[in-house]
Amino acid sequence: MALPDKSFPVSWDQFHRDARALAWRVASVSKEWKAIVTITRGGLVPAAIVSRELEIRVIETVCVASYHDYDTQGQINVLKKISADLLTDEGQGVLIIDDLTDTGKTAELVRSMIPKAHFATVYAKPKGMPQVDTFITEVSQDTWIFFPWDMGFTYQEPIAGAGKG
Ligand SMILES: O=P(O)(O)OC[C@H]1O[C@H](OP(=O)(O)OP(=O)(O)O)[C@H](O)[C@@H]1O
Repeated sequence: MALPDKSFPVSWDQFHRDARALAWRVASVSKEWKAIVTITRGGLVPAAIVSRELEIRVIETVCVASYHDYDTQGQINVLKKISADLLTDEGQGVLIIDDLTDTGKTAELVRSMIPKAHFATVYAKPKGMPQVDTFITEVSQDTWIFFPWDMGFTYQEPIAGAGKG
């Protein structure tokens, strides 16, 4: 898979801080969220943090699998839909959580399922921004975000030696 030149590595500490900031932000929108719907898999970690902060105990998943390069979004398959219980009143009072909106295609699809829910992501790229109600940090479209759950400690070549045999 081709990766963009710019990278934005996020540590666990940074992610926790940003997800907590998202909790503060959505708490200012409403004090009475009925439930969280989290988009798997990237939404699971921020949903855990937001649910803890706001004491939301009803947590639902919408499970999607998509195949995409860094700047394009391919086909999205819905593996599990949202429970009918949460679709009454078109999802009014429900909070949707994801880690990132990138092209906005995932958000557009989930919004079509539950149109009155409030859509919140930790990070947002410009193409996806119109699809979300709340986000914390903007990241440029040509940047790849490295989330902490995808990372491991590896040796880093010294900058001076980069590219030498
Ligand atoms: O705005 P979009 O271009 O639709 O992209 C955003 C989606 O991409 C990521 O999920 P990913 O497809 O990497 O799946 P995963 O969370 O299961 O790893 C992220 O968690 C969003 O759900």
